[in-house]
Amino acid sequence: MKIGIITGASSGIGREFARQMEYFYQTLDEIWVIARRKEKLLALSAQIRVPVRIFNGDLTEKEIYTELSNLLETEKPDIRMLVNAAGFGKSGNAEDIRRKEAGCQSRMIDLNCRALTEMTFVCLPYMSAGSRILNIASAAAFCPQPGFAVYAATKAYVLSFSRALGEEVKNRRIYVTAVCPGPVDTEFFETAGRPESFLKEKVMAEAPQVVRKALLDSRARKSLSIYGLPMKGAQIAAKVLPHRLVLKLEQIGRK
Ligand SMILES: NC(=O)c1ccc[n+]([C@@H]2O[C@H](COP(=O)([O-])OP(=O)(O)OC[C@H]3O[C@@H](n4cnc5c(N)ncnc54)[C@H](OP(=O)(O)O)[C@@H]3O)[C@@H](O)[C@H]2O)c1
Ligand SMILES: C[C@H](O)[C@H](N)C(=O)O
Repeated sequence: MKIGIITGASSGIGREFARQMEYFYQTLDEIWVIARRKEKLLALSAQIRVPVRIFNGDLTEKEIYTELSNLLETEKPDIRMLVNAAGFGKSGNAEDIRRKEAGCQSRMIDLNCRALTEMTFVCLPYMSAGSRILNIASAAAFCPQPGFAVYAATKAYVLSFSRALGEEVKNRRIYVTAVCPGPVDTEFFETAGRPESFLKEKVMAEAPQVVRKALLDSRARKSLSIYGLPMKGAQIAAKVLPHRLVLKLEQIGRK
């Protein structure tokens, strides 16, 4: 059985991957989707031609990994594509966030980093030559971001982990792509709060375009997928400019 697995499929970027995946992989037997909101996953499954298997759970708790591991062990599917899209952010000074919402940033590290890593290791034994992993990092991974400090650090982890893992599994012909979008118009900002920088509002992208590019980049075996000129520019700037200067510019851009 050939399958695709998507975390964070109940909304935004993950849901869009679920919608587009069947057109990229015409031979998939099932798509397995993971998130906490079961009703959203059920609604999604009604929109997709390929049978969808729903895993309704919290990726920061261990039960979901036990359920998934047991099923993988029993059914031994060929995982053609894993998309790690579950994640969240929170805008504001890190200390203020901690004061107002104790535990929020630890949960963010847990979901954005630990859960993504665990999912990857749970799935890798069931991946074979030609399989793909897409880890949703962010343009926030390119350099530190005051006002998004913990979030940007989690995404720097995702980017670094994905690129190193990509080298490690290349000899098995498994291809890892770190997807690094700038701001995308999804429910993300309901949790994170609107972006502090007006520039981010100006370059807001739409999920279908970001996901289409990510799937094409994955097909082309690219280790990095960056949607749109502004974010490509941001990546180059973060590479060539001293981070001290980038940090100053970011502070000026904050409202
Ligand atoms: N939107 C942006 O501007 C943007 C830009 C760059 C990168 N990203 C990254 O893209 C990814 C997807 O974000 P999005 O924009 O699509 O946001 P979104 O619409 O809020 O989607 C987040 C997804 O993560 C799931 N999720 C959250 N906490 C979870 C948990 N504890 N366990 C299991 N699932 C959980 C949510 O499902 P439930 O609530 O149903 O559990 C939802 O499906 C994230 O990693 C985000 O950091 C977003
Ligand atoms: C939220 C998202 O990750 C985006 N790259 C940003 O910096 O706003």
